[in-house]
Amino acid sequence: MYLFITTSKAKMSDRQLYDPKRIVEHPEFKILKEKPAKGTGKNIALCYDVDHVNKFVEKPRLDPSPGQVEVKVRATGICGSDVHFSQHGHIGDMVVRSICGCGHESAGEVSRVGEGVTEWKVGDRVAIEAGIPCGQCHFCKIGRYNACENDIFFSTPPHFGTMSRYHLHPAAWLHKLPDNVSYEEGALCEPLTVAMAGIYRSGLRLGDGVLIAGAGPIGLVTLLAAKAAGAIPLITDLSPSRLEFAKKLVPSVKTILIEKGQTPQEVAERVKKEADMKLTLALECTGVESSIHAAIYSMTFGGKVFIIGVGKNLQSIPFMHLSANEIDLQYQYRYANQYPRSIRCVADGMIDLKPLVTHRFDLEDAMDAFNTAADPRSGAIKVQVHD
Ligand SMILES: NC(=O)c1ccc[n+]([C@@H]2O[C@H](COP(=O)([O-])OP(=O)(O)OC[C@H]3O[C@@H](n4cnc5c(N)ncnc54)[C@H](O)[C@@H]3O)[C@@H](O)[C@H]2O)c1
Ligand SMILES: OC[C@H](O)C(O)[C@@H](O)CO
Repeated sequence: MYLFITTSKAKMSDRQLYDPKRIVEHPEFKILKEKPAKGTGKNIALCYDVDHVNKFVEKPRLDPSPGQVEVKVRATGICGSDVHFSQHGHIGDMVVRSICGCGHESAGEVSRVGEGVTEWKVGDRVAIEAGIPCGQCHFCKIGRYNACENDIFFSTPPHFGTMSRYHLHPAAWLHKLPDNVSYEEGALCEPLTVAMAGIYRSGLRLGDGVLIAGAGPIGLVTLLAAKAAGAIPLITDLSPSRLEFAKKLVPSVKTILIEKGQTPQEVAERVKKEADMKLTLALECTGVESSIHAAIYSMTFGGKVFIIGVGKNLQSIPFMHLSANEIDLQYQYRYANQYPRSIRCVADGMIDLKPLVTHRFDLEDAMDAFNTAADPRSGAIKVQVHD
C-alpha cells in the first residue's frame, strides 16, 4: 500500500512511456540472421517468436524518457515461462503473436537516467521488478498491484523482456542492491519474490512442519525461504538429482522421491510417515494435479495447501476430503510489495541464493543458455545470461 501511494504519480507517466509500440514495433528494430559477435556493445536481445524459433534482435539504444532509467543488464535468469513461451507460444491466454523479447529475472547497473529522475544515478546497482502496474485501477489502489488489469509484465507478450544489453525501465520499479548482493543474486530475487509472496500470504509460523512439493527453481527458493521463516521442511520430487540438490541446499530437509504410479494417497502416507508430526501447510510448487492431491491428503485437519505452481486450466479436487477436513486451498499470482523484503533477506545472509545458479552464459550465447534450460538432462537449476 505504502509503495503504491509513494509511486503512483511516477507510474502514471511510466505507463505512457511504455506504449508497447515503442518497445515492440520500433521502426529500427532489426532481427539478426546470424549469431551476434561478441564485443560490439550493440543493444542485442533474445526473443521468442511465433514460429517457436528463438531469435536475436538488435534494438536501438533509445534515450531514457522523463522518469525512465536505462539499465545496463548484467544478469538475467531463464524462467520456465521463458522456455514455455518459446516452445509453446502461449501461457494460458498470454499468447506470442509476434516476436517478443524474453527474460524478467534481471539485475544490472544504471547507465543513464531520464529527466526528473532524482533517486538513481549512473553506476547504481539495481534489481529490476519486471511488472509495471498502471497505478490507477482498483487493485493498484488497494495495493494488490499483481492483479492490475493494465499491467505491463516484461517478457509477457507483447512486452519485450529484460534479456538484452540495455533495458529502459520506470525509475519507480527498480530496487537498490546492497553492495554485498551480486547481480546474479539480484536476478534470483525475482523467483525468490514469488516464493516470498506465497509464504507471506500462507501464514507460515515458526516450527510448522511444511511440505514443499517440487524441487525445481521455485520449489528450491521456496524451501530456502520457508526454512528461513522457521519451517521444518520436507520436499518431494520425481527427480532424485533435484532432491539431492535440495538436500545440499538445506541439509535438514527431509526429501521424498515420488515414484511413477504412486497414488496421491500413497504419496501422502509416505509424507506423513517421514514428517512424524501433523502437517499444517503445503507450499505446492509444481501445479501438477496429482501433486496437489498428494499435498491435500498430507495435511492434517485445518491445514492449508498453498499453490504457487501453475498448471492445467481445469483440475479436479478431492472435494469431500477438503471439506470434511477443513483444508484450505490458496494461490499465488506473481507478487506485490515483496521485492525489497527479498533483497533484505539476501543481504542479511538469511537466504543464500548463490548455489542455485548452475550455468552461466554470455549474452551472445543466450540461445545455448535457452537450450540448456530447456533440456532436463542438463541438470540445470538456474541458467543465467551475464553481460
Ligand atoms: N505463481 C506464480 O506467480 C509463479 C511464478 C513463477 C513460476 N510459477 C510456477 O511454479 C511452478 C514451478 O516452477 P519451476 O520453475 O520450479 O518449474 P520446474 O518445472 O523446473 O520444476 C517443477 C518440479 O516439480 C517436479 N514435479 C513434477 N511433478 C511432480 C509431482 N507429481 N510431485 C512432485 N514433484 C513433481 C518436477 O520434477 C520439477 O523438478 C511452475 O508451475 C511455474 O509455472 C508460478
Ligand atoms: O515470476 C513471474 C512469472 O514467471 C510470470 O508470471 C510468468 O509465468 C508469466 O509471465
